Amino acid sequence: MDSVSITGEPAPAGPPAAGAALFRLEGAGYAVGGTRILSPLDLAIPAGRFVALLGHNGSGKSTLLSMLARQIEPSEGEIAFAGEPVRSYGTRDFARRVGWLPQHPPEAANMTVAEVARLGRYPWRGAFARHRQEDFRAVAAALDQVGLSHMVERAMTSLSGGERQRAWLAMLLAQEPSCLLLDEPTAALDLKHQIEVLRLLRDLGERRDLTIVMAIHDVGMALRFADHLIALKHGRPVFDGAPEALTAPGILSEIFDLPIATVRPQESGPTVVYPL
Ligand SMILES: Nc1ncnc2c1ncn2[C@@H]1O[C@H](COP(=O)(O)OP(=O)(O)OP(=O)(O)O)[C@@H](O)[C@H]1O
Repeated sequence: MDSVSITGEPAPAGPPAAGAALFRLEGAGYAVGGTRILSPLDLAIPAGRFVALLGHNGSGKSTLLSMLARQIEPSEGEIAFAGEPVRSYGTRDFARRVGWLPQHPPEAANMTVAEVARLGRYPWRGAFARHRQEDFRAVAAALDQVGLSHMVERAMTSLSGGERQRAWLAMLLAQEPSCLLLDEPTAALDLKHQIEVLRLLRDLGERRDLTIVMAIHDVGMALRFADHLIALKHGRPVFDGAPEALTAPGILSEIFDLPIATVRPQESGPTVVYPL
């Protein structure tokens, strides 16, 4: 007999082995109102990796993430998650596996930091069920990990942009999915918090075997923290590979239409990326 999840839907196969495709796009593209935004893509997102999505403004990063998160449907082609079409998953089942943080999360007026973090437990508990001990534990751990434990009762509207972004990250961590789709999660953060959040994501990824796909503009940070990079240009993939390969002469210049050089001041230190 086929296994059935507690939502009553057929339970899809378990997560693929590290490095195998977690998401697989086959000719998946997106167009709206006659405007082509993503060309039909054949792309694999490797399981268990920290993937940075690079590209200039308007290259299609958010559109790709939205398709992976099932916020929009591809206009053509297929997307599979763990070997099954993404649309075959029930809403709660998918949310337990995949967490999505959009570029501009809602304002969450009238909500406190703790209430936002607790939203992450809905896929597990439903919106109205009483929270169990594991829910409180997951929410408290998430708030601690993003450094907001001291302001749990603060209204979201009273927070700075970076604090708000970290509250939404706490929601996602409390959700405990096996894959995080993050659209510029460090955009509003100061340098210290950028490093802290990226370290946290990398450590969580390693400890919990998470797959993380993150759109990011800072190429230096992507090279430092991600272990797989995908770059888009005008809605097409122009790079898909390891960080070392991205620094080969000419590649970054081609992606960003700008002469760019990289240098590594210390052998084991981060790579510095600079326009010429
Ligand atoms: N609904 C829509 N209607 C028309 N154009 C759209 C729509 N959604 C996205 N676009 C266009 O598609 C292109 C890709 O947008 P997308 O937000 O995916 O880019 P991005 O790489 O995430 O950009 P950024 O780095 O600026 O966030 C942009 O030119 C955008 O204006």
